[in-house]
Amino acid sequence: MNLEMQLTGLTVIGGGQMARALVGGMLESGCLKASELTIVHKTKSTGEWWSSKYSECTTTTDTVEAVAGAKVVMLAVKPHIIAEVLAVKNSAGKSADWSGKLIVSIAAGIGLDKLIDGVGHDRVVRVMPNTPSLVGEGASGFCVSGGVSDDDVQLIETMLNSVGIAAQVTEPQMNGVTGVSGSGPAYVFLIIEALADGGVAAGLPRATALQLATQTVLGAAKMVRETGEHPGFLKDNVCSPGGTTIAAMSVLEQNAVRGAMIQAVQASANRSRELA
Ligand SMILES: NC(=O)C1=CN([C@@H]2O[C@H](COP(=O)(O)OP(=O)(O)OC[C@H]3O[C@@H](n4cnc5c(N)ncnc54)[C@H](O)[C@@H]3O)[C@@H](O)[C@H]2O)C=CC1
Ligand SMILES: O=C(O)[C@@H]1CCC=N1
Repeated sequence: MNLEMQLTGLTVIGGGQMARALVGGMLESGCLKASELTIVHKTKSTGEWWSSKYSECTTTTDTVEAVAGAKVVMLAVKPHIIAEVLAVKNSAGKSADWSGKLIVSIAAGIGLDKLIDGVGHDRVVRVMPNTPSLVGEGASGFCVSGGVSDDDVQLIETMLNSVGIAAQVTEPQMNGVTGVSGSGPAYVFLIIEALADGGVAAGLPRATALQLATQTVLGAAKMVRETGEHPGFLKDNVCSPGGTTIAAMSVLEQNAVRGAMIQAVQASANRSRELA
C-alpha cells in the first residue's frame, strides 16, 4: 500500500452501502483522514450514520457547496440518480461547478461520455469497486477519460489499493469487471450460505457449519492467490480416486453449477450494458 499520497478534499455524493465500504475502508487504511471528507446525504439517518462513526467528517445536504470545496468528487448514488445529481441546483438556482475537480463515479453502467457531458470536462474516472473494500480485501476495476493525468491515476490507484487491489481496464471491459468482482461478493455470500446449509443438513450445528464454510472459501481463495496454481489443478488435488469429493463434484456438474456461474457473470455484465 502506498500511503505517501494522502487524499485531501474528498466530497462523496451518496453515503450508502458502497460508500460505507469503500470510503470506510480508505479511512480505516489511513489513506484518507475523516477531516478531509465531506459526505453529501439525502436522508437524515445517513448523515447521522457518518457523523456518529467518523465525528471529524463533514455531513451536508448541500451538493453545490460540497462540490465547491472539493478537490475530488466521488459520485456514489444509484445509477438512475446520477443525471439528477449532475444537474443539481441550490435554492438560489446556482448549479454545481465541477471544473477543476477530479470526478470519480462508482455508478454501475454510467459511461464516461454521460459523466463528461454532465460535468463539462473530461477529468473523469469510472470505478467499479466491491463491498469487501470495507475489510481491506476489495477488488476494483477503473477506466479513465482523456483529461485524467498520470498523477490522477496514481491517486486513484493509491485510493483503491488502500482497500484491496485495482486493475485499470478499457471502458468496454468495465461491464466484465461488474460481472466478476462488482457483483461477485453476492455470489460468494450465496455459496457460503449454501455450504453452511449443506453442513446443517449433514448434522452440523449452524454456527460450526458457517464457520467452516467461511474459512473454506477464504482458504481456497488464498491458495489460488498464493500458489499461483490453476484452480482446476488445485481442485484435482482435493479429489481422491473413488473418494468423497469426486462424488460431490459429479453432483455439481450434473446441476451445471459451472455454467450457472458463467451465465450469472454474463447477466450482470449485460445489465451493466443496459444501464448505460
Ligand atoms: N452495493 C454494491 O456492492 C456496489 C455498488 N456500486 C454502485 O454504487 C452506487 C451506490 O450503490 P449503493 O451504495 O449500493 O446504494 P445505496 O442506496 O446504499 O446508496 C445510495 C445513497 O445515495 C443517497 N442519495 C440518493 N439521492 C441522493 C442525492 N441526490 N444526493 C445525495 N445522496 C443521495 C441515498 O439516500 C443512499 O444513501 C450505485 O451507483 C451502484 O451501482 C458499485 C459497486 C458495488
Ligand atoms: O447490483 C448493482 O447494480 C451494484 C453494482 C455492482 C454491485 N452492485
